[in-house]
Parts: sequence; structure tokens; C-alpha cells
Amino acid sequence: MMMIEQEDVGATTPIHKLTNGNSNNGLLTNGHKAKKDDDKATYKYTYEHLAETAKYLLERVPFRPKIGIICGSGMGSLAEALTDKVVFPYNQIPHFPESTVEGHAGQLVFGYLMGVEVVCMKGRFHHYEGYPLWKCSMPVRVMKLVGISHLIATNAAGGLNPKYKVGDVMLVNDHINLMGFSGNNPLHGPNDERFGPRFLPMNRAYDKDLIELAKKVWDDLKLGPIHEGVYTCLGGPNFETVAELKMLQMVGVDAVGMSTVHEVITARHCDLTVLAFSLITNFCATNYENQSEANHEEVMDVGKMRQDTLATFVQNLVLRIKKLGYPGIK
Ligand SMILES: O=P(O)(O)O[C@H]1O[C@H](CO)[C@@H](O)[C@H]1O
Ligand code: HPA
Repeated sequence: MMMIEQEDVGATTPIHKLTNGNSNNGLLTNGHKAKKDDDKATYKYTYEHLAETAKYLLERVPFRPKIGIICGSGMGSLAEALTDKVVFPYNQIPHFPESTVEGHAGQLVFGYLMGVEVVCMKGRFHHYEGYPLWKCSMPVRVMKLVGISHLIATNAAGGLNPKYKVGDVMLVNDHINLMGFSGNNPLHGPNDERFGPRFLPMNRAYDKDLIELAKKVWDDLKLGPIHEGVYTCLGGPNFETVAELKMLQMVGVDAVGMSTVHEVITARHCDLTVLAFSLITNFCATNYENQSEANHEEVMDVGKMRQDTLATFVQNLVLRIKKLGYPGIK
């Protein structure tokens, strides 16, 4: 059987090679033995490898999760309310990368949230950590393979819309894939149809029914105002310059961060129904008079400050999603 093996020598410069199908022997086709910890090599990330990861997890979890939750910076406490937890540190999961960012514990937690079977990523992977985008979003495929149909991606973000206040929540109704404009995309490289199609539409990426449901849940809980808006992901790790923020504002961005977009692309590729929201953790200074500077401590502090509200919101949201029979685009 012929297989495509990919050696990714840079985030955006893959070399595709046809081999005789023995892709799991650590030997790249140029004859060099791959280092076991080679972060750049996609040979560990074929469908078969991710299926192996999923099998490892499912053999240790007595149920199948329906909803995946990605906890944003400082928002790991979303996973605390889970009952009957089965916790996997990322470094013990076959083929999983490791979390390196403060506020991202690095654990995959299976459990029940209000009686709903979920799996939570306490810690996500960012491009600035040195991971290519396909690697940042590989856990989304793993979550798909363990059984989820719905993904709730959360993030901390800077508020560009002047109406937003620190601590507000914005339901993401669209994104601008700025990194994708330069060809940096999690689906870059050979496509495996078992995950999804080569070309996929993104105009309905953020499920409208789920956005309406989330608004209703938020309102029913009387949690105050909630926004809907456009998110963008930059590469980071530096926060933005004033000129960059002014440009983002001009093109219609409401909140800016360094994650989520690649996860959502990967999720839609494998047909997951997606809801995403941003916790606005800081203002974005769009003029030179503003002396305040963004920093990660503030981002995490705001996460902590809003953790109870967000936990209540997410718990009620998953409950309603289950009660409604898991609505949304399939
Ligand atoms: O998007 P999450 O992971 O919530 O984190 C956001 O917060 C960090 C910056 O403080 C960046 O990693 C940015 O992406
Ligand atoms: N910019 C980019 N990423 C962020 C920000 C920000 O202002 N806040 C939290 N994550």
C-alpha cells in the first residue's frame, strides 16, 4: 500500500514523500533516523497514530464523551466541576504534545458535567510555543475520534470593540484567519479524507443554533450583557503594537488572541459542531496616549475573577445542548 509520509522541516515547508507504507519505524525516507521527540515530524500524526491515541484513552475511560471543551488561558477551572473524572497528563498520552504556557495545566480530563459526558482540555497548544498549527490542533482530531460531536472552544482575548469591557464575554460568530493569509494553516499538507475533505467551507463555522442557545442560557442565568463578534488569532507571543491593533479594528476584528482559529478549522474539517467564546481579559490600546500594557498576569487574573460565572455558563450550556439532542450543523 502506498502512503504519504510528510517530513515538516518548518511550520509551512513540508516535504511530501511516497513510501512503501511502513511509516511507523522512525525512519524518514532520506535515511535519517527521526529523533523520538522530533516536534516537526508529522509521521506521528497520521490517522492511525491519532486512532492509537484515542484507543489508549478509551481503554481507560468507561464512557464516550459527547462534548469537548478547550479551556482558555486562566480558565482551567471550567474542568473542576466534572465528576467521575479520569485525568490524563498530556505527557502520558501517546503522541500528545506538552503544554508550556502558564495557566495551561496540560491535562486531558474526562468526566460528567451536569450529567453530560465531556472531555476537557486543561491547556491548549499555541503556535508561539514552537508547534506547527497542525500539531496545535491535533487534540481536536483526538477528541473527535473518542466520540465528541460538539466542541466548545474558549479563549482569553484582548477587546478591540470599544463597547467591550474587561470581564465581558463575546460569542465568536466569525473569525479572520490572518495566519492563513500567508499559507499557515492546520490543514496544510496531505489530506486524509477519513478526517475530512481537502477543501472545506468556513462560512458557517460557528454554529448559529448554538450561538442562539448560548445567548439564551446566558440571559436565563441573568449574567448581564453578552456580545457576539469576530475573533482573530495572531502568532504571538508578543502582544500587538498600536498600529497592528488599529489595522485589526479597521478590518472588523472585535477580539484578538493567539489561539482557537486553527482548532475551529480542524474541528469543522472533521465535522464537529462548534461554539467558541472569548473572555475579554484586557483592553487593546489603539492610541499612543494610552500607557497601559497588556500582560499575561492580567489575562490570568481576569480568568480567575470570572471563573465562577464561566463555569455556571458552561455547565448550563452543556446541559441544554444535551436536552436539545445535540443540535447544530453536522
Ligand atoms: O487563547 P488562550 O489560550 O486563551 O490564551 C491567550 O492568552 C495568552 C496571552 O496572555 C495567549 O496564549 C492568548 O492566546
Ligand atoms: N492580544 C493577543 N492575545 C491575547 C490578548 C491580547 O490583547 N489578551 C489575551 N490574549
